[in-house]
Amino acid sequence: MENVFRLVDHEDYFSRRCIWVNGPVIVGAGPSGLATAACLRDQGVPFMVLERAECIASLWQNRAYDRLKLHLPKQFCQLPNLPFPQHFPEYPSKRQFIDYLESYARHFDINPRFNECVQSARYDETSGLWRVKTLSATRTEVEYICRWLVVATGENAECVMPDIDGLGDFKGEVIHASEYKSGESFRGKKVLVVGCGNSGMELSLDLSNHNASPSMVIRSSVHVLPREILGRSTFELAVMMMRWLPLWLVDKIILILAWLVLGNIEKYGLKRPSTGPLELKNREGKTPVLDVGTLEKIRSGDIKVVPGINKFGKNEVELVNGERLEIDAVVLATGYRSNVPSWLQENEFFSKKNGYPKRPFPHGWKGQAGLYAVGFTKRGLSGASCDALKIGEDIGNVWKQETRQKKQRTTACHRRCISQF
Ligand SMILES: Cc1cc2nc3c(=O)[nH]c(=O)nc-3n(C[C@H](O)[C@H](O)[C@H](O)COP(=O)(O)OP(=O)(O)OC[C@H]3O[C@@H](n4cnc5c(N)ncnc54)[C@H](O)[C@@H]3O)c2cc1C
Ligand SMILES: NC(=O)C1=CN([C@@H]2O[C@H](COP(=O)(O)OP(=O)(O)OC[C@H]3O[C@@H](n4cnc5c(N)ncnc54)[C@H](OP(=O)(O)O)[C@@H]3O)[C@@H](O)[C@H]2O)C=CC1
Ligand SMILES: O=C(O)C(=O)Cc1c[nH]c2ccccc12
Repeated sequence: MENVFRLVDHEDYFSRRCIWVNGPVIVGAGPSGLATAACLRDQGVPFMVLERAECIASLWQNRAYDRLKLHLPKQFCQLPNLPFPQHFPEYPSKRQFIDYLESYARHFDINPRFNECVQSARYDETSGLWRVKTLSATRTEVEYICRWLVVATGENAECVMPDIDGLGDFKGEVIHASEYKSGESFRGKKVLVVGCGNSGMELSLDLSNHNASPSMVIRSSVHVLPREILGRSTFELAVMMMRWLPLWLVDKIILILAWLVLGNIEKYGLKRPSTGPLELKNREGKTPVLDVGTLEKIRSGDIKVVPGINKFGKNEVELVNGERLEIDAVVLATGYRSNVPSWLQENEFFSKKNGYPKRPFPHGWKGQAGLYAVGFTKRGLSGASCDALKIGEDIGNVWKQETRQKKQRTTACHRRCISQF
């Protein structure tokens, strides 16, 4: 049965569809939204998921390159209450991860409303309810009314497009990393990859594998770590050490091990930040690069490392060191940002500046008046699972308590009715 009642909104001059949702509204059907929905299902709480795209996990299905694999071992990436299939490799591919998410949604009977982009959400003090307005692909406006609002739009909701001098005059193709699928269409081309996070590094590798000539811009500094050390995942080693040792010490050990495996990488233009990799991830959300082959290509000269950009010309780029490079295309691997400030009308819980909850992990999952956030932990999928479990339990407790009270009231009422006969 559908979890809605239709109402007519009398506030406006025209009649707009207005839907009462019995249970929470979850905005976003990525891994975070799905995980929360599954945890609510587990607690017997009905919900509704609103998704702007036409499918679940749109970041993975529509905005990720072909060669993408999970970077962390599978045990850190599975969502609550349904493990990855046994036959999945240590680092599942994009396809496998999407298949898993599709089966996850089926298993927990999660059926999002697709093509519904949330335009605004505000808490109505008078009624004590959230009013969530969406615009569909057919430009129909709908207002959802609910007691709980779960924000699951993610850390990667919008692309960061840098405003670099002359970029508008550049005559070649300019795309963001989220639009890049494969190096096939860049064969033989000189491509400038702007940015050296995990995206920039892997796209440069993919371009090189397709016989393009990538130059990768490193304007500041970056931590590159081997994905594995002596056959063990670096991330797993770090997690294990963090149980016993302080973060700064784990960082020191990881950096020594990285140096033993990778050698001195500064001579290739890969300057390390002064803050350690895990502390930097914790403090600023900057993810260390887990190397999957790019370093070797940098060492061999197949991938060129260049400093920051001064400006673009029609078919060239001028770097901060004055060097000019002739280029055919630009891939902006310049990262992503949250879009929460553009639609959530609220100042207490979410920061207007960066669109993340103001309180860092593990305190950033619950706000006031039935507001929740999932997947803004700067800790990838495992952080999202952590939030989802807490939200499920929190709403589940209130739901069960109220259902019990309602049942008691109904039973009492029945008894009174019966005793009157
Ligand atoms: C290329 C890439 C690879 C990654 N690999 C890993 C990895 O291996 N391991 C790991 O732990 N983490 C990884 N991450 C981190 C990543 O953040 C998570 O994997 C994961 O996708 C986050 O899930 P999410 O649901 O929070 O966000 P998303 O997957 O971005 O999902 C959010 C959803 O909300 C929808 N949405 C946004 N705004 C609105 C709106 N206004 N109205 C309605 N719907 C809206 C979006 O369309 C989207 O479907 C990776 C990130 C990227 C970019
Ligand atoms: N397989 C996997 O698991 C993968 C995971 N990911 C994850 O997705 C998330 C996003 O990664 P990613 O897309 O790499 O984004 P990041 O935010 O990690 O990196 C953005 C990069 O762009 C640079 N940059 C931004 N603006 C400019 C500019 N104007 N000029 C030059 N450089 C610029 C930044 O430099 P600076 O540091 O100086 O600001 C930084 O190097 C991360 O969490 C990452 O780990 C991504 C790809 C693969
Ligand atoms: O958040 C990401 O983008 C990831 O790729 C996963 C991730 C979470 N925490 C980390 C710490 C070190 C390296 C990768 C990750």
